[in-house]
Amino acid sequence: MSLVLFHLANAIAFLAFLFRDQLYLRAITVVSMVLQSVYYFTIVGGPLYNPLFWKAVTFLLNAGMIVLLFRDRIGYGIDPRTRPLYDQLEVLSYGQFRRLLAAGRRIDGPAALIEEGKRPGALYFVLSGEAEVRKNGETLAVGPHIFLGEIAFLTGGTASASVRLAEDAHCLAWDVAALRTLMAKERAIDIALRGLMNRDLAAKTARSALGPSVDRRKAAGDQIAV
Ligand SMILES: Nc1ncnc2c1ncn2[C@@H]1O[C@@H]2COP(=O)(O)O[C@H]2[C@H]1O
Repeated sequence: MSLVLFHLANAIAFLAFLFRDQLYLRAITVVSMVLQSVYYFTIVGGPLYNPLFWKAVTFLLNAGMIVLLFRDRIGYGIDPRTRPLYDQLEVLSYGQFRRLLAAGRRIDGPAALIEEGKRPGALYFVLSGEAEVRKNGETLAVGPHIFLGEIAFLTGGTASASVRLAEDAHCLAWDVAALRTLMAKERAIDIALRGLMNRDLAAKTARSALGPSVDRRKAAGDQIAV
């Protein structure tokens, strides 16, 4: 009977390695450690304290990691105001997200954020309320939960519009140089931010109006590139 327990517990530990999901891998390892502990505790001539010690250490380590993984997945402890950014970034752990927040600062509206034609000093994410994007004499209300200044951030160029944070609106701001340093140091933050900026840009492009139609440009005598 004890030999069956020994093989069963080790087979379960072996099975754990088949899972890519850390949560499953660690949960199954915990089960295996419990069964292996029972085996070394009840073995004839036992308990065998040396293997029991290492089973207990492995159990505790994995149980602790399960708690951390769970906290990451449910986003426990995250300020509800920054929660939309955490949810949209998707792949960042709680710790990575906290480091990203620590690199930024909060700005309360009304505030002028970006000036068209100039290189923005910061990248912004609207947490609540709206921002006014002004371009070609037209004003567009945008937000919340979008980036501002991401075009200049990605291209390294100048701002395509002027942006003002509306009254009672709030945003996060990251100094461009500091954020680039953080992204170079933390690959996960780099990937998560770039992914979200691309999604944001795609949504803005899909919503934006088209320019003059081909027929109107032809009528105006414009050259149409083919
Ligand atoms: N049509 C638009 N819709 C939403 N946001 C815009 C639009 N045009 C410009 N912006 C924002 O205004 C910002 C101005 O600086 P950027 O060009 O870096 O990035 C721009 C976008 O974040």
